[in-house]
Amino acid sequence: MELMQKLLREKFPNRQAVITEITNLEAILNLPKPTEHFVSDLHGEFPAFDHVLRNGSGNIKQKIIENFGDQLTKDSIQDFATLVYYPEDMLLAERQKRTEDQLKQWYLDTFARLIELLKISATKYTRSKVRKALDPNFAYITEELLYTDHREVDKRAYYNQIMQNLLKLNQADQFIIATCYTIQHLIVDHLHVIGDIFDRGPEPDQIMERLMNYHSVDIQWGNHDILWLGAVSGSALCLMNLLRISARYDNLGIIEDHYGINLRHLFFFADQHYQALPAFYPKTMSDQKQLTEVEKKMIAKVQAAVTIIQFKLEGQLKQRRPEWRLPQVGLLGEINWQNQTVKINGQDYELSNQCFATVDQQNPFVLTAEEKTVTDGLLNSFINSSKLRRQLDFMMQAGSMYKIANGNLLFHGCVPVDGKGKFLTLHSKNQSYTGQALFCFFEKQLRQAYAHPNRQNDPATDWTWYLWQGPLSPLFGKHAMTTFARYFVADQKTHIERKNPYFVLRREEWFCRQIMQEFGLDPQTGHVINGHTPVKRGQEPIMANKKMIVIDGGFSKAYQPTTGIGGYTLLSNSYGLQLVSHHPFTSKQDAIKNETDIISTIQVVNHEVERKKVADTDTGKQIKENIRQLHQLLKIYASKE
Ligand SMILES: O=P(O)(O)OC[C@H]1O[C@](O)(COP(=O)(O)O)[C@@H](O)[C@@H]1O
Ligand SMILES: [Mn+2]
Repeated sequence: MELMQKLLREKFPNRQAVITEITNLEAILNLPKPTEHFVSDLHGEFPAFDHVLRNGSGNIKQKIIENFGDQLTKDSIQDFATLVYYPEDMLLAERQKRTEDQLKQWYLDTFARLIELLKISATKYTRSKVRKALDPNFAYITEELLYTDHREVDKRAYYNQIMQNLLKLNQADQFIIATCYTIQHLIVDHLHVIGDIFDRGPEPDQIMERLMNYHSVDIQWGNHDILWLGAVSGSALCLMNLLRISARYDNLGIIEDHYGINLRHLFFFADQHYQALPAFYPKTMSDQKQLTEVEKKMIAKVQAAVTIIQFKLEGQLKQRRPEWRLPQVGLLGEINWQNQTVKINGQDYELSNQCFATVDQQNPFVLTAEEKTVTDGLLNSFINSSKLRRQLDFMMQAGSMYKIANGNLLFHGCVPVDGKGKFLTLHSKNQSYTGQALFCFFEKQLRQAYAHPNRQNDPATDWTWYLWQGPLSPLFGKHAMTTFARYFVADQKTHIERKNPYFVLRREEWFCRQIMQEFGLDPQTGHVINGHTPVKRGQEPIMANKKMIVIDGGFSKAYQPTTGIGGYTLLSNSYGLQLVSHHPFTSKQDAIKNETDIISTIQVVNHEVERKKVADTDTGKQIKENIRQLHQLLKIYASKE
């Protein structure tokens, strides 16, 4: 407190300065609550994610319709919206469509409209916040345009004059581009990413770069993100899972080309020791580049090689942590080599695949010397990849296991519970953890593991892997991961992964209220917002009398056949919550050429009786606290007068 007062005194050295600041802050409290945007399960699908960011999940179009709906045709609205999303590409296209004179007219009209839209987007913010969103090259003239009050007639002439000048100076395009990006920026104040940026899709690194350059973002880690965080924290087991999934979805290129990690030794090792079994062929999406048979075979060998290393390391972990009682882990040790069967839950099943050439039947969990060299080398490269480290540092800094934001509770998966909804307990070192404490326990472990990549088989690093597939992991939420059985046993019974009862109970209001209470939220006004489970065709994303919203964005192409749509995102503005459903995204070219928004419907989840203000938000609380302290300072100044 003392320090705070001292800092305040330095910043506001006299009575007048304090009064000005209080007035300013009071004004901010009365502004409408800025818009929050929620997305989830991006799974490496950069262009689709980028598209949703550019159109603010339909928010830009909505603003255009509200404000220009009676002046513009449907086509012109769409043209204008697409210009705001993709200004560079649309400018090129517009230029080609017109004669010189028509083009000049187009620039003048567009310019006036853009300034109007910018004004509308900026109304919720203070001048200083708007200034920060402006391109410095055009900040002065934009502020002039935004805040100078002209009569209608004068305004047109004034705009025209500025535009003529920009055209003459060859700056018109740059100005339009800058203004479109400022509108994109202002239309959403803050972004929440509810996990799973990595795996399955081809460009997680691009997503990370986009997030790192985004003006305001937080991330709730997903189980797939954990594999990458775990790998750079020194978990060979996370690394092998990550490589296995990358091979399975034909994404090894990310590791080599985008993160500069050499996989030559792994390929060489796999080629020497493995056959290409169909179970390990990569799953490719129809729009991915087609692989040749030779390429598929090579990737299948790599997937098999890392899968076996994964199962050996799982066996070692099971021996290291017997108290974790991990179901379906360590099954390499349950193989009856003579009968060619494996024991799962006390029952023997025939092995349907064979690729155990590197497994020593007496010591099935021991890595061969070559496997060890490959594993150590790769782990070292992951730990030392500077690009990966930079991106994951950001993920650690902006990320957490859960987040409470403006009265809502955000986390990726679940709170593990029993069938009656009682929180399950995890025991570690004579301590027990349930509910919120369980989330904090895991967050602490991950932060510790991440800070010490050279400690590799320590509890913190093992707990990090546990987050990927442990039965009490809030990010996983199933009784077991049946990967071994899925590769090696034909009987589908063994493939079943039972979901935690949470996923059924979350449809009930009392249960969601209990969760919010556990995390200290007001269940009357709050919501729980989850990702992780794709909302399948016919399922409702809004549950429990609107207390629970599941927004797996459906970005992952692998899941689109089961969801039937592109997925859901969420907007929270001063009027309430809106759930936006998306059509599957095809490509940026398609979005520009056919001017598709991919928004199918916008559904109101709740409508605030009274429009929410900044005063009602987390920022508002902070501001009120600042005002309180400034009043104290005022008293001190008054007492000295
Ligand atoms: O479809 P695939 O590639 O076999 O993946 C299935 C595996 O992925 C998981 O569903 C985990 O990934 P998600 O969290 O994305 O669902 C496992 O539970 C399951 O064993
Ligand atoms: Mn997930």
